[in-house]
Amino acid sequence: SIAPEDILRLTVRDIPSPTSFHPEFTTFQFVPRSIGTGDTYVEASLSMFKELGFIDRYRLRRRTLARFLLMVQKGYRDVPYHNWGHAFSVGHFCYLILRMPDVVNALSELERFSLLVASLCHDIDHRGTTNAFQLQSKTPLAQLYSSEGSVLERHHFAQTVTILGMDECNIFEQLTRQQYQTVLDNIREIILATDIAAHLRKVTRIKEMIEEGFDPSLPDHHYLFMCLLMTASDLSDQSKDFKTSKAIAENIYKEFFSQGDLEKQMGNSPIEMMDRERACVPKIQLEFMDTVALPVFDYLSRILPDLRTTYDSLLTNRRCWSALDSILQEEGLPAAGGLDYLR
Ligand SMILES: Cc1nc2ccc(C(=O)NCC(C)C)cc2n2c(-c3cc(OC(C)(C)C)ccc3Cl)nnc12
Ligand SMILES: [Mg+2]
Ligand SMILES: [Zn+2]
Repeated sequence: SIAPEDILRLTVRDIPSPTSFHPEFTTFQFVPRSIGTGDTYVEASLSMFKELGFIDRYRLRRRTLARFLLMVQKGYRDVPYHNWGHAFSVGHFCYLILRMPDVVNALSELERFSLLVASLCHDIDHRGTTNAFQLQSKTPLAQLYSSEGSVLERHHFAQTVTILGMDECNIFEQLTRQQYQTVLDNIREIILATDIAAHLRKVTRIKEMIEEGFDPSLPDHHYLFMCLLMTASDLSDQSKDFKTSKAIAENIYKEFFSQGDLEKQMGNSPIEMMDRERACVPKIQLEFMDTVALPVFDYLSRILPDLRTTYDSLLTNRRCWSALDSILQEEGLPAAGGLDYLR
């Protein structure tokens, strides 16, 4: 349960405006984790719902929204990357996109509402290990969801539904039955879209949508556009200054290398990316940016030209990783050996 004083603190005081957390809060280069700790992220999330007009439009009770957000925060584990700080930074980027006039015109209010909720919930109860690890190790989650695939993402969605079913946490309680069904369908599709394998299978259709030109009258374009917004938000740390992007990447490798250590203890040999003895972080980053991250922000900025600056930031970061890769090679530093040489 949630401490009553937490609820009181969140609902009695007026919800502050987004820029009260930081004057730069509404810019794309802002680093959302910098506003403080997990509790501040809850308050800032309240403020994002308010500023996007969802509290008024959907008559959200502040107490219910506060309880929901506190349960979402509690739903995340204390792992190096896939924690509440990641969820909040993804939610923040999604919020910045949702307030863009082009997006307000392209998507329905219910789709925008679904996106903000899904972005904050999309990794709930993540264990810091991959879908492949769930399947290989036959974890309880794999027992539950292996036949459908996207094991972790189905669990993130299941956890979201569970929180909505908790006492006074159902922020959708006053929606019509039809709206409720639509929001939950949207949230499930959006969270499932954050499975990297599912994303890679969708890229061809996203490219076709770009070539045809986004057509708001096509339901499939709405679906692909929501998935693209979500994956870009999930990758948004890589669109910040290099110091931030590198520090966040290091947290991802802390999870990857811990998984590799675990696999070795279990008698399995980890893939190179997860093996602290073999992985060359700059090279993995260059490949990930070229095959996954840069294309996502390229497609996004073709639909939303104002986001071209975020694509440029990724390009700058790619150059930094490339420079780092060359320096490490010249100095003959261990091509493997975890992250310490990145200091
Ligand atoms: C900085 C950064 N480096 C990464 C390096 C490698 C990989 C990885 O999984 N490689 C496996 C092969 C098959 C590609 C992911 C990385 N990654 C992610 C990420 C994105 C995800 O899914 C979406 C958002 C749908 C793409 C899901 C999970 C994660 Cl951790 N976020 N930031 C990063
Ligand atoms: Mg995920
Ligand atoms: Zn994520």
